[in-house]
Formats: sequence, C-alpha cells, structure tokens
Amino acid sequence: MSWEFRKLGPGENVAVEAQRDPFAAPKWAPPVWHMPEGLVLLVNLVRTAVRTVVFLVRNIVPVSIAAGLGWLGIRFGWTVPLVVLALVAVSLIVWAVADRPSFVRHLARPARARWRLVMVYRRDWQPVLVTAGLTKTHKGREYLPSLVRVRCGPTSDRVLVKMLKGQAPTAWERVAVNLAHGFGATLVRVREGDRPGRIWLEFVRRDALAVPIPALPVPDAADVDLRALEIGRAEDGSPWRLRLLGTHVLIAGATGAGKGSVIWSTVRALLPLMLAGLVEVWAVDPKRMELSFGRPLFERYGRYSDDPKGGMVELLEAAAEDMNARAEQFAGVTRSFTPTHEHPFRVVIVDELAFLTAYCPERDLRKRAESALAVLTSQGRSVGYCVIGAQQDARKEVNNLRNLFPDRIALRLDEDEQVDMVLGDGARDRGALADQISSVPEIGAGVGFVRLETVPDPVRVRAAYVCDDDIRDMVYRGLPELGTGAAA
Ligand SMILES: Nc1ncnc2c1ncn2[C@@H]1O[C@H](COP(=O)(O)OP(=O)(O)OP(=O)(O)O)[C@@H](O)[C@H]1O
Repeated sequence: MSWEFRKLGPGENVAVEAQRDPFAAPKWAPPVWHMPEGLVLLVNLVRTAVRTVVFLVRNIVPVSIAAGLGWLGIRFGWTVPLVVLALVAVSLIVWAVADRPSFVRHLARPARARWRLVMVYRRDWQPVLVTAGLTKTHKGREYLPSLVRVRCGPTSDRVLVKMLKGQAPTAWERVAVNLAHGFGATLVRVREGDRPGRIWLEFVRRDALAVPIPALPVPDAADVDLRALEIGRAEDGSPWRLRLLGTHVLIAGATGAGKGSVIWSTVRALLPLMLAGLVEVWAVDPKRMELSFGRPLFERYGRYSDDPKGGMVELLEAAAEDMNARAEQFAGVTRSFTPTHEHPFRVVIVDELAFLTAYCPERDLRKRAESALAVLTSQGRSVGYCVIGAQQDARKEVNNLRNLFPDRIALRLDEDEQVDMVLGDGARDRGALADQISSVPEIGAGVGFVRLETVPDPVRVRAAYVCDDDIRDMVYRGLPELGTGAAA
C-alpha cells in the first residue's frame, strides 16, 4: 500500500492512503514512524542530561549545600554535618534577634521569594496563563511568557515577566482578575518593567491598610519638611509623605471617604511650625463640620470662616490679595520660598470646593470664589501659598479648577470614570481602583490612591485617623490657656 502526506491544519500532517480511483471515499490514518531503538535511547539520554543541568543551575545554592553536607558525612561521619547544621541554625537565630531588618532583607525575603517562585508561580504558571489567554499557539507550538524573577514584600509579591513578542501590558491588565484568582492573590496590578517587553505583576497577598492607623505623633519642628509631611502609610509599609511646598493638593472622595483624616493628619504634621509662627492655616469650612472642631487653633494660627454670606469668599480674596503683594515683593529678588515669621507659609484649606464654586446659591459669590481660587492656585506656589481643596464630586462640571491642582488624592469614589478624572488618564487601568475601596469606615475610610513624583504608577495609601481627642489635644497645644476641653 502506498501513502501520501496531507496537511489538514497548521502544524498537522497525516498520512493518507494514496487512491488510484478518483471516486473512492478517502481513507485517513495517522502516520506510523519506525524509530531505531538506539536513536530513541539517545534522544532520551540527551533530554535527561539537559534537564539535569537546568535543574542544577537553577538550584545551585541548595544543591551545593546538600552536596557539601553529603561529602562531609561520607568523609568524616554523619555527626559532622549535623553539627554544622546546628551551628548554622544558631547563627541564623542570633542574626535574626540581633538585626532583624537585615535578616529579613538579606535572607528571609529572598528565601520566601524562592519558595513562592517554585511552589506558587512556576508551578501554576502555564495552566493559569493558558486559561487567562496570555499564551499563543502557532503551528502546533505553544508560546508562553517567561517568569523572570520573584520578589517578596511584607504584603505583596512582585513578579517580573518577559512578555511574548508583540504583547502589550494592557493584555495583562485585562485579565488581572484571572491572574489574582489563579495565583491566590487578593489583587493584581500591572506595573512597568525594567525594560521594554517586560512588566512587573504585583500580587497583593493581604491588605496592609485594612486596619486604621492611629494619629501619628506630632513631630519636632526641626523634623517638619514641607516637601514631605508624614500623614499616613503606603501599601508597602513606607510612610505616606505629602508635599505642600510648591504645589496644591486636591482631595476627592465620596461622602464618608475620610477626607477629614487627610486634612487633619496634614494639620497635625504642620502643627509645630504653626506654633513656631512659620506656617499659617486658613480654613474655609462651608460644611461647618470637619474644620469647626479646630476653629480656635485656626483663628489663633491663621484664619477661619464658615460664613456663607460672603465671609468665606472674603477670606479667599484676602489670601489672593496678600499673595499678589508677596509676588510683587519677591519679584526679581528670590525664586525659591523659605518660610519666615514675616512671610509664613500659608495653607488655605477649603473643605468643600464645590460648595463655593458650584452649589453656592449666589452667583456673584460663586464667581468671586472661583476667581480667588484660580489666582491662588495658578500663582501661589512659588510665593509660599498652598491650597488644599476637598471635594465629594470629581465631575468636571462641578469643579473646573481641578487642573490647577498638581497633586491629587483619590479616596473612595462613587463611579469608576471619576478615577481618571481625579488622577489622570489611564490611572484606573494602572491599578487605582478607588471606586472599589470599601465603604466600611474601619476598612476603607482614609484609603486612597496617589501619584508620586518618583513612581509613574498610582500608589495605595491610608491617612492616619486623627480622632476628636487628638484634635482636642492639638488645640490644647496651641492654646493651653483654654484647657483640654476647649475644643469640644
Ligand atoms: N483614616 C481613617 N481611618 C479610619 N477611619 C476613618 C478614617 N478617616 C475617617 N474615618 C471614619 O470615617 C468616618 C467618615 O470620615 P470623614 O468625615 O472624614 O469623611 P469625609 O470624606 O470628610 O465625609 P464628608 O464628605 O461626608 O464629610 C469618620 O467618622 C471616621 O469614623
């Protein structure tokens, strides 16, 4: 019988019985190859040798240790490796007790990363990626993105991935949920890699910010840096530092999102410089809720207004006027601002921007407030003015001054499209899921996303919670003559 090969699909060849009769039904059969036994043996030997070498190279450290201990056992008896192991264990315990941070950084974390690479990521890599649709099959061959490196942090793992040629990070962002479930993480974020074609996948194992952070201690005046006020914690455990000097800050968050804790943590961090006369806080409080608690403090070390009939607008106009006077005085003399008693750094806090710019019933007041805010935000940065504006609604029609705030904080938001409105285009795709922050105050209040100057991707943060007693204590520090119950 004679056979010929036919191609049925990409990468497939089957043997077909050659037919002389053109009208006969075709008979299909798979090809049968008769391999010489020697060749089969040789191929399997080479394959085993390659796999062994790859295994040895990949696991060079544990293999060398096991080999060394084995050699000691054979050469000097098995007590010797046991004693060596005991000595190593004791040294590690001493190291861990004496210098825990260096032990964690140099040994515990790399060891954990290795463990998770082998036991979690490498083991499930192929099935999860195939199911998530991140592999490609061409001519019967499967192409799989490569797992380059794993790093472990206290609450998340970072996995460096070499994507397939022609693949884009957006393909991974689209299946982030599949990856999270596939590898047992609560959340996955896709970050820029160290070079084109590579990405970091950030697998969040547990929410490091799920527990409220108590108010941070009031710092010493010498430690207060207006470029980096510590007001909470970032997801990786590092301090969340907010810049005020040379910028303006917009805090957007739905009702109950915790805007108050960002504002009060900032005031707390500024307190020593307020008491020293180098910083003034001017508070505009249309809601008469959040800031009224610290009214005596603002009145002594700045200004305060909650007057809807024009007092708040006058405060903003006074700030804008003083700012113009400063700008005239500084013109041609200095370009960088350093606070002095004569020219303190002024922080203008507006608790609900939209009340002044959109909801205020009097059109004239709205226009005046908007123009004072526009003057302050567009020119105040270099002469020691910073506006901190809070707002519940991020929509453009509610606040068209948004673009004048270079630094923005997105706390819990009601709709997903508001995230990009606050943090800029693409922020949500890059992991700023501000619309998914829990509305349970203990879990989600004060939690938000920010964009830092040094990192292109949004960073998840939580502001420390300054409770009523903490505010009372702050007022007492500033006005001891009022006594501890003054602010209540
Ligand atoms: N950082 C925080 N950590 C824990 N709980 C917080 C935090 N911030 C606020 N809370 C809790 O959430 C509640 C609401 O917070 P807050 O009043 O600051 O929200 P808000 O965004 O100012 O809301 P609104 O716009 O309605 O005034 C507070 O009463 C408090 O119990």
